[in-house]
Amino acid sequence: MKNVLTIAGSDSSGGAGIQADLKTFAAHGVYGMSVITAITAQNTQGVFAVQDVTPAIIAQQLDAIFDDIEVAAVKIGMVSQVETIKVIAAKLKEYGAKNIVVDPVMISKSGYHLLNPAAESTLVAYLLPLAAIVTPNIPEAEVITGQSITTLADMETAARAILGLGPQSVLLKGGHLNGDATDVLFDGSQSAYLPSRRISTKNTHGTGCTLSSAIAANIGRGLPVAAAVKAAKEYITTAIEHSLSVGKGVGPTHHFYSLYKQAGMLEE
Ligand SMILES: Nc1ncnc2c1ncn2[C@@H]1O[C@H](COP(=O)(O)OP(=O)(O)O)[C@@H](O)[C@H]1O
Ligand SMILES: Cc1ncc(COP(=O)(O)OP(=O)(O)O)c(N)n1
Repeated sequence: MKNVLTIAGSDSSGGAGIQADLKTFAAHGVYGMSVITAITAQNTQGVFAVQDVTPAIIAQQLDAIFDDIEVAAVKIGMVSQVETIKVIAAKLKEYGAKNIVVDPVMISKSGYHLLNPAAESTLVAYLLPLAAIVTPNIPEAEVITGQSITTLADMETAARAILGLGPQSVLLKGGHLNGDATDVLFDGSQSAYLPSRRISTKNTHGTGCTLSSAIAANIGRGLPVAAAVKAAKEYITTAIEHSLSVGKGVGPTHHFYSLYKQAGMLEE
C-alpha cells in the first residue's frame, strides 16, 4: 500500500477537510496520514469558529511523518495563515516531498474565510511552485489571476496564467459555473476538458477536498497526472450523484458508494 499525506484543516461535520481526505484515501486503497493545520467548528450549515494549530506543532507533525514514513503523495488543503504556509513549504522542501497536490482553499461554500486574505499571496508564492498540480475553483482562480472567469474560454486563459506561477499542471474546477460541471486541465503544453453533467443536488459539501485528495491518491498509486485527474473526476461525480442528506444544510458526498455497492451493502 502507498502512503499518502493530507495537510489540511479538520471539519467537525466530516464532509470536507481532513475527514473527507482520509475517507477518500481509504476508498482508493492508499494508507492515509494527516497533518492538521486548523480545527474548525463546522457543520452542513456553516463554519462557526476556527482554531489555528501553531506553526511549531505543524512542523512537528511533518517531522514525525517524514522522519519515519515513505510518503508517495501529499495533498495540501486549508492552510489559514502566512506562517502556516511558510512552515509547510519549508518542511516539504527539506524532506524533498514529491507528488504535491495543492488545493488552494480560500472561502467555504458557506462564505467563511478559511484562508486569511492577507495570506493569499503567500500561498501563491510558496506553495504553487511546489505543486505537481494545483486545483483552484473559479473564485480561487479569480483571486489568483485577478481575472473574471465566466466561460470555458476564460477558464482556459486563467489555467494558463496560473501555470505561469510555478505548478506543473493546473486543474481549474467548473463547479461554480452554470451548465455542465466541466473542469479544465492544463499541463503547459495541452489543455483538456473534463466534462460531467451537472447533478441536481444541494449536497456538495467538500467536493473540492474530495477531488484533490482523490487526485493525490491516484498519483501516489503511480498514475500519471492526466490519468489521475480523469479517474478522480469520475470518483467525485459518483460521490456527488449519491451524496448524503446528512444535516439540515449542504450535505456531504458519498465517499464509499462504489465500494458499498460492490459489497452489497446498499439498500435498493
Ligand atoms: N452539481 C455538480 N454536479 C456535478 N459535478 C459537480 C457539481 N458541483 C461540483 N462538481 C464538480 O466537483 C468538483 C469540485 O468542484 P467545485 O465544487 O467547483 O470545488 P470547490 O468545492 O473547491 O468549490 C469539480 O470536478 C466540479 O466539476
Ligand atoms: C476544514 C475545511 N477545509 C476545506 C473546506 C472547503 O472545502 P471544499 O471542498 O472547498 O468544500 P466547501 O466548503 O466548498 O463545501 C472546508 N469547508 N473545511
